[in-house]
Amino acid sequence: MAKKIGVTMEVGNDGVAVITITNPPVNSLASPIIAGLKEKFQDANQRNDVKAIVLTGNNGRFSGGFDINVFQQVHKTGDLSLMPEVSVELVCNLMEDSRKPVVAAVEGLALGGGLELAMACHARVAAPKAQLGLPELTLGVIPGFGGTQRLPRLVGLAKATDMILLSKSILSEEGHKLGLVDALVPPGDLLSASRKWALDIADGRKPFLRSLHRTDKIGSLSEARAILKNSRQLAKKIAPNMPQHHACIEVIEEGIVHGGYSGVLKEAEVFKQLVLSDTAKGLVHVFFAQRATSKVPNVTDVGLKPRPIKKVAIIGGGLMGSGIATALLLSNIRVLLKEINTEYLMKGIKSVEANIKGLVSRGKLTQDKAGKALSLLKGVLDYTEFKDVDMVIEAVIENIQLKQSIFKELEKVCSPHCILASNTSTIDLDVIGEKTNSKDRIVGAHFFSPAHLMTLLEIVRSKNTSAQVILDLMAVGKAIKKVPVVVGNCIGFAVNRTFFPYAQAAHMLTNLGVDLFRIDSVITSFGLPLGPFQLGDLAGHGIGLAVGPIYAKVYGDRMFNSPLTELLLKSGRNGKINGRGFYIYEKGSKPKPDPQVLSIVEESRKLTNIMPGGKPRSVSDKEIVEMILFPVVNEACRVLDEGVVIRAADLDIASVLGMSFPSYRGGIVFWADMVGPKYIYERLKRLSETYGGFFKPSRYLEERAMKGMLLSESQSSRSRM
Ligand SMILES: C[C@H](O)CC(=O)SCCNC(=O)CCNC(=O)[C@H](O)C(C)(C)COP(=O)(O)OP(=O)(O)OC[C@H]1O[C@@H](n2cnc3c(N)ncnc32)[C@H](O)[C@@H]1OP(=O)(O)O
Ligand SMILES: NC(=O)c1ccc[n+]([C@@H]2O[C@H](COP(=O)([O-])OP(=O)(O)OC[C@H]3O[C@@H](n4cnc5c(N)ncnc54)[C@H](O)[C@@H]3O)[C@@H](O)[C@H]2O)c1
Repeated sequence: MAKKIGVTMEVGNDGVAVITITNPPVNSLASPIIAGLKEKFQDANQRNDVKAIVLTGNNGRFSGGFDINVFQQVHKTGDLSLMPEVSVELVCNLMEDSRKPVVAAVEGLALGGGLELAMACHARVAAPKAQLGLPELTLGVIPGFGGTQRLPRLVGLAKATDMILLSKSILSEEGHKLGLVDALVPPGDLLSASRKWALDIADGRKPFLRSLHRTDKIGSLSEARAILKNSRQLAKKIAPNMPQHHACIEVIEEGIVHGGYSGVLKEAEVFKQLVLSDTAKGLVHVFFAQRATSKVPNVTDVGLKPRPIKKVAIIGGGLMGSGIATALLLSNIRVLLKEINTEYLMKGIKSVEANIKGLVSRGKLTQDKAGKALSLLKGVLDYTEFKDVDMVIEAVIENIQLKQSIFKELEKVCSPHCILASNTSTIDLDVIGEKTNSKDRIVGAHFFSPAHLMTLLEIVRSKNTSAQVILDLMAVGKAIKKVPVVVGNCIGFAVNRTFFPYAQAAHMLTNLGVDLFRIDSVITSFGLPLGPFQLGDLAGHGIGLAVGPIYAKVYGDRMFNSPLTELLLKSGRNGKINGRGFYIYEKGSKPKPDPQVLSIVEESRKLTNIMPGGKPRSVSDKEIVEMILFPVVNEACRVLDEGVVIRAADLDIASVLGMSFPSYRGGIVFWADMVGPKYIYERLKRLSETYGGFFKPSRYLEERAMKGMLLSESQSSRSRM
């Protein structure tokens, strides 16, 4: 059934016209809504029986802002004329400059263009807990309906720049204290209070305030310049590779120096330039890609309902088990934590406590909530209490026989409906469940470390996992504030498999004579938070060495055998875990490159002997990025080809949330499509002619390059799900 969308106007006997936006689920400002608003405001302004106007949104939500689908259409077509004229025509002329007072009745949320419409009204009445903010910068643009000008005039410049640059929303309670909200009333009184406020303005009992004309909260020019100087420093720190933060500050400054209307005009001009930027393309893609992950064919579209998961048992209280337990407890799920002996159990419980205390000390959790979460944790040493758990998550060491025996045991001790999940990072789920008759309820719940902070949850589905079990785990994932991405079963699953060439390529480059610290610095300038060597230190080189053979067994034709990890471990450098890897780690200070590691690198270079003519290879920064990330793209192509992910966008989200690939580049596949499959293919082909199979272009990449297709277009039918 098509959803009912539109703008309605009802004029009451009191002479108040109530204009209501209806566009479920968030009342986004799609083109027909904007056209409807223009028509109704024109009508209300002209009608003699209308004294005042109230603007509101249907179904408890004011508006989630401009329709982001339009950005996507503009990106696809390059046609800017798809963007309706709103800022001057509707917001300034028809609303703010209307001779009849307009009051916004805000409930639920007023975000982006939604808040901008509310700020153009002459007063705002809100229900409690309404979310107010201008998150446009997260989409690569700036507020475009006058928000850069009106928010500073309503809440002050320092607070406004903070809210806009950090895309931080506030609740209506705070908005009330700041002056953004004029009155806070219970939801049931919202419309009557707003009508009354509008009539009070019309009859001169309350002031007729036009936000854009206000100057009382801006301060002097020198004060404003000092705030904007700080904002520029903040922008440099938080968004070094993005244009919208600096552009937004310029636009705000224009309004401060030359007046609000001049600021509105500049805002519209800059907004249009930014809509077409690569950053906006990447971020808008990520917005929709993240939401698409909750649509899983044959799971979320077949009428199944998730079963309630109230009690979960975790086996293994090490690094991952304690992190997963923390995440569950914080969402009010009871946890049984099982370990092998009292010493390890106490260690596991202490880790959970430390995770929770860490959140309290960083102000992310109240003491009360911390106490409540910890009261839901129980440590055990056997399976006696497993009979009534809804789900088990196994997180013991990476050992096939151990995991197989645990799952065999679980089948006996748990109820037949209990979900049996494993947090394995490399072992085939079919192998883990081999000795059981419960293959339909065995599933991978691959969390990323630290599990209570990283948002990605790879849900690994074997050929036998039932749709109900996938749906249940997706629901748990969402309940504990993760982004679940359903992937197929293969060594490394989607993220680790796609990125296994990342460290390998870095090792190859180093063995070719390129300075390893330069490689890390080039990759961080590209936008990843850690370069491959620092990431290796963080994960631990012991793990690197242990998983190497597992990957070699299946992907051996495209591995670069570097002796560097082994040499590093031999010299007692395990990584961050023991304070020494490629970098030195000291408490309270940033990791420092360790020059002593260079002699180990020399030893490795002698063993591999791949430097052309024995001399270090000279490479540009661009070549470093390409030699490290193009092999990753190549593996992403194989992941797409084998149907390990449902859609290419899932791999984008997985790379952004699991590997911190820069979201403003849209994820690994989106970025590759922007660079161009043909270019990547040709570069890899040339590299493989010089350096061999590691760079050999995959069949999928070659096919798409030859046909001029994007990598994200039509996937293979060889689905693993
Ligand atoms: C000119 C202006 O200055 C420019 C702008 O206004 S740009 C837009 C600014 N607004 C935003 O960035 C808000 C974006 N939306 C959100 O943050 C969240 O969706 C929300 C907080 C509003 C609601 O969250 P939640 O209840 O969890 O629902 P969520 O799953 O995110 O969204 C529900 C649906 O609404 C869609 N939606 C949300 N906001 C939308 C928007 N502004 N435009 C189009 N669709 C939107 C989502 O895509 C999703 O669609 P789907 O069901 O088909 O996947
Ligand atoms: N470390 C990571 O970054 C990471 C990321 C994702 C997934 N994983 C996977 O998570 C799993 C656990 O990894 P980890 O890093 O937490 O390991 P870890 O060594 O820190 O913890 C494993 C814990 O399991 C306990 N254990 C072993 N046998 C047990 C049994 N029979 N019953 C109860 N407890 C038992 C051990 O005492 C130990 O405390 C592995 O499968 C690993 O591949 C690890």
